[in-house]
This record gives sequence, C-alpha cells and structure tokens, in this order.
Amino acid sequence: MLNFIRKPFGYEPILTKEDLKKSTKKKVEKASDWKGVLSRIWKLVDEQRFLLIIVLLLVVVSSALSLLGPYMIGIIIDKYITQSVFVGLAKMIGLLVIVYVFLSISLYMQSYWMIGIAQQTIYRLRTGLFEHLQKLPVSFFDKRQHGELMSRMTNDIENVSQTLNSSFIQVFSSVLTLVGTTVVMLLLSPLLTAVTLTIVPFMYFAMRWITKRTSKLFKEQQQAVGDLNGMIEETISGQRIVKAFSQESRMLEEFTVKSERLKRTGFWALTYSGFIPKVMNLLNNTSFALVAAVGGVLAYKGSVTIGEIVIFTEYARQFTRPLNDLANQFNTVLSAIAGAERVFSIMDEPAEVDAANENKDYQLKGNVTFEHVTFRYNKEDETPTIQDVSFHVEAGKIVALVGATGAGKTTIMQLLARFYEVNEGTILIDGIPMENLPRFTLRSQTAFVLQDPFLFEMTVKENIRYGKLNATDEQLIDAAKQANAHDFIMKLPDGYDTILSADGGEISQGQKQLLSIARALVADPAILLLDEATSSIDTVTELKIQEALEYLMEGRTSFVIAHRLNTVRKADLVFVMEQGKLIEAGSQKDLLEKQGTYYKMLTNSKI
Ligand SMILES: Nc1ncnc2c1ncn2[C@@H]1O[C@H](COP(=O)(O)OP(=O)(O)OP(=O)(O)O)[C@@H](O)[C@H]1O
Repeated sequence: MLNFIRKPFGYEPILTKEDLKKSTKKKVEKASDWKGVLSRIWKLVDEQRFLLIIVLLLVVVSSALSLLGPYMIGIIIDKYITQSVFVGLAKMIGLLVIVYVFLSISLYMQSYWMIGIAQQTIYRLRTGLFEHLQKLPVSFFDKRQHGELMSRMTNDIENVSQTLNSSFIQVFSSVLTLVGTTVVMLLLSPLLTAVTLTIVPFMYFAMRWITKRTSKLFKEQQQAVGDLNGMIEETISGQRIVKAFSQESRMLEEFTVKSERLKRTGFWALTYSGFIPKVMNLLNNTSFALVAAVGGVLAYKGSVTIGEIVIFTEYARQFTRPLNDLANQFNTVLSAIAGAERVFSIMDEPAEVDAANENKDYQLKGNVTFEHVTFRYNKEDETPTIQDVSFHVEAGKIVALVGATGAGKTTIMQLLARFYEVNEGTILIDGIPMENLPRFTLRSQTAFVLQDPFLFEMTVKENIRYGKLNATDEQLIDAAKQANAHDFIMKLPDGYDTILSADGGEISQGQKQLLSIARALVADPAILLLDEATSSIDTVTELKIQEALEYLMEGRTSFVIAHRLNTVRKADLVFVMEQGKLIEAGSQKDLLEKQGTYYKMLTNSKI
C-alpha cells in the first residue's frame, strides 16, 4: 500500500534530494531595468492612460466594497438579528445587496476596460516590433537564431499580454485587500487578528514546499514537451529520410522513451500542483476554526460580539486569497517584465537608415563599379571576407563569378544588394556612391534568383507578384510564360490560384526556380543577382531554366555565380575569386589565353 502511494502506477518520483537542493537556488528571471521597462509600457498605453487611471480607481472601489460586505454582515447580526429589529434588518440587507451589485459591476467594468487597454497596448507593441524587424539590417538576423526571434514575437509578447490582461489588476487589488483587511481587523480586535495571522507562516512554508517541487517539475515537463515536439517536427519534415533508411521502428522506440518521460513528469507536476488548493483549503478551514474557537471564548467573556466573529471569519477567508494570488502572480509579473525588456532591446537595435533621399526616383541603368572594396562580416575578423576588390561592369553585361567554395562570391552579391555595408572603399551604381541611393530605390530595381528560392504560403499568382505588387494579372501570366513556368502552373489543381506551402513542397526544385525567374521578370530589374543551381535537375527542366534565364538576363547587368561551363561561356566577363580577392577578371577568351587560375580550374574540371 505504502509503495503504491510512493510509486502510483509504477511512476518513480522523479525528484531526488539533489534535484530539490538545486531547485532551491532557482533564480527568477528579472529585468535589469524594470523601471525603464514600465515607463516604456506606460508610453505604449498612450491615449488610454486616462482609462487606466479609472480602472485603478475602480480597483480601489471594489477592494473597499469587498471589505464593506462582511463588515455589514457583522452589523446586521449584532444590531438587527440578535435584537430582532426587522425593518432595519430589511433595510440593511437591501443595502448589502446594493453593495454586492456595485462590487460586481465594478469588477466587471475594470476587467472589461483593462482587457481593452491591454489588447490595444499589446497591439502597439507587437506591430512596433514587427515594423522594427523589417527595418533591421541582414547582419542583425545573422547573429540571432530564428527560433529566438520567433519566441520574442510570440512568447514574450504573450507573457506581457497575460500580465496586462489580468495579473496587473490582480496584484494591485491583492495588495489593497491585504492592507485593508489587516487594518480593519486590527481595529476590531488585535487578538483575533493575531489568531488569523497564525496561518501565514504555515501557508508560506507549505507553498514553498510545493512550489519548490512544482517549478522543477513544470520545467522538466516543458523540456519533455519541447523534446517531443522537436522530434515530431524532425520526423515529419525528414519523413522521406526516415523511410529511405528504414528507421521507422527506431524512431518509434525513441518517441516512446520521450513520451514516457512526458507522462511521468506530467503526472508528478499535476499531482504536486494539485496539492496547492487542497492545502490552502485546509489552512483556511483551520484558521476559520481557530477564529471561531478563540472568538467563541472571547464572546463568552463579552469582549467581542458574534457579529465581530463573523466579520473575522469572513476576513480570514479574504485574507488567504490575495496572499495566494500574490505568490502566484509574482513570478509571472517578473518574467513578463523581463520578456518586455527583451522585446524593447530588439526595438533599440539600430535600423537601416538612408542618409540620402535625393535619388529616390532614380532609374538604374546598371553600371556597377567596385573601388578598393574591403568587407568583414564581423569587425573583429582578422582577414577580411572581401579584400581590396576593384572592377567596373558596363550596364547590360553578364558577369560570371567563379571560385572555390567560401571564396566570397555570394558576399559580392550581398554587398551589391547593400545587405551589408562595406568597411573600406566604395561601390558605385551608375557612378553614384551606393550610400547616396535610398535602399528601396536600389533593391526595387535589383532582383535575386537563388538556388533554393523562398516561396511564401500564398497562391502561385501572389508568389510571382511579390516582385512587383502593382503588376496586373496579364503581366504575371506573361512573365510566367517567358519564364517557361506557365505550362506547369496550368497543370496545378487551381492553376495560378493554387496555394503553395511555405517550403513549396508540392512543386519540384526546378519548378521553384522557374517561379522565382518569373518573379524576377515581373520586377523588371536593372541588376540581376543569380545563384545558379548546383543540384541536378532533369534535362528538360534544366533546358527550360537555361532558356528562361537567358531571356531574363537580356539587357540587364547580371552577376551569376556560375556552376556550369555553358553559363561561363555565355558571360561577357569572368571574375575569378580566391580567398576574398578578385584574382583574375576578363573575357573567357582572355583568361584562357592567360593560362592562369581560371585556365587551371577549367583543365582540372573545377567548373
Ligand atoms: N553571414 C555571415 N557571417 C559571417 N561569415 C560569413 C557569412 N556569410 C558567409 N560568411 C563567410 O564568408 C566567406 C565567404 O562566403 P561566401 O558565401 O561569400 O562564399 P562563396 O564563394 O559564395 O561560397 P559558395 O560557393 O560555397 O557559396 C566564407 O568563409 C563564409 O564562411
């Protein structure tokens, strides 16, 4: 029997003494500048500050009314029931009903307005964060994990929202109720107050005993959920690999172990946390009994009235609730403030700003010049990724970038789109230094066609339109035709209106490329940045892609990271990159005659 209690359903208790020792050192996540965070939230509350002050006044009113109720009951007992004054009794009961009706209205209104204020504030915070994220430079995203940013956007904001929705009022009203109840109790009877307060230390130790265990267990449970979710996600997205390597049964075994862990942690976490209301109830009833017993003796001696005992028992009941609420809300509020601080820290990251606005409507011709450009991804890097690169490309020319992996080809393209700022030297477009061109002007006339194009979870049509939002349907279809994408699009279940999944899983790699070529065609860029696909695509699609690309490159300055000899042959210029340096540049013919690195790459079949 004892064993069953210790290990119900065979579940070993999962907390050892060592675990518990560790958990006592648990730190609550705290903001480093909570005053600053609160003042920024206050600013976000904006024009609803007046309403917030009304809500706070309503909290004061409802706390006062909830103190008044039991007090009136005491008076009803002492002055009217025990002395049989029926008219007065009826009046007092009527008054009591009015007090409770007002209390309900006040509670309802404060929560209604507070939810409105909270939602509006969170809306501003969420939109502000998203707007700022759009303005941050690519280097910001390089340094951070996407999961971490997603968590700022969702979990942290949700925490702040929860706190504003309910915890804020609860904490304020709990403090008021605690102070109010203690003061009124002390005025009525210091001795009975002392009796009521005897349960506080017991409550404190009981809560500590339970929360020490539950916080550790809930953390374990969260980890187990995360672990399990991670595995589910991995097995679903890597489902083909799982099947191809016949790993189904091993995956199932692994899953069962993780699922078992979740079952055990879930059991103990809920069991311990389920103790809280029961223990509270027990202590409450004990205090109730103590007040009744001591109060009874005092009443017998005539030093308190029956009404006062009733007031005390009611207050004793009211006393534990805010204490309990405060204990529960404390960590939630602290972690929400810490979450808000993390959100604000992202909003404080410097955004991309355009110094110049004079060339806003400038139409790019496509002449590109690099003058002694040096660039490091990180300032502290000893060797620059791009070292003293200089070249000039006339508008409309095709440049093939070749070189070993990591030589800096993609970096050149990223600098051309001004995803990063050069450290030394200048990049000029049509003779205009890049920093004198607004980013929008440059990027809206530059298009990227990547190896693994990114598609959005929208229709085929909207995915193509991404290149130019005001393009008409005819323009989209024309572009798709020129990109050799029209035929396969028409075979999709809803043609141009077929909704693609975020990773474009329902269409092939080659088809994705065709769509991204169509997208670039719609944008009609002056400069084209192209990363030729290395993955093998069937010959028919490959030919279609080649044809579409040739059409796309016509009349545009094109930089192509070339993986095929055919592409290099068609280029006007070949740039050979090695460890961040441009070591050879010229026409394919010139470079072959020179018999340098390019010639060696070709003879060693490196292209
Ligand atoms: N975001 C980044 N942050 C820091 N270093 C980077 C970043 N992107 C690339 N690098 C580094 O810069 C160097 C050049 O990379 P780049 O992608 O330009 O090479 P590449 O010639 O295009 O190579 P590949 O042919 O493999 O794509 C590499 O050493 C790479 O590790």
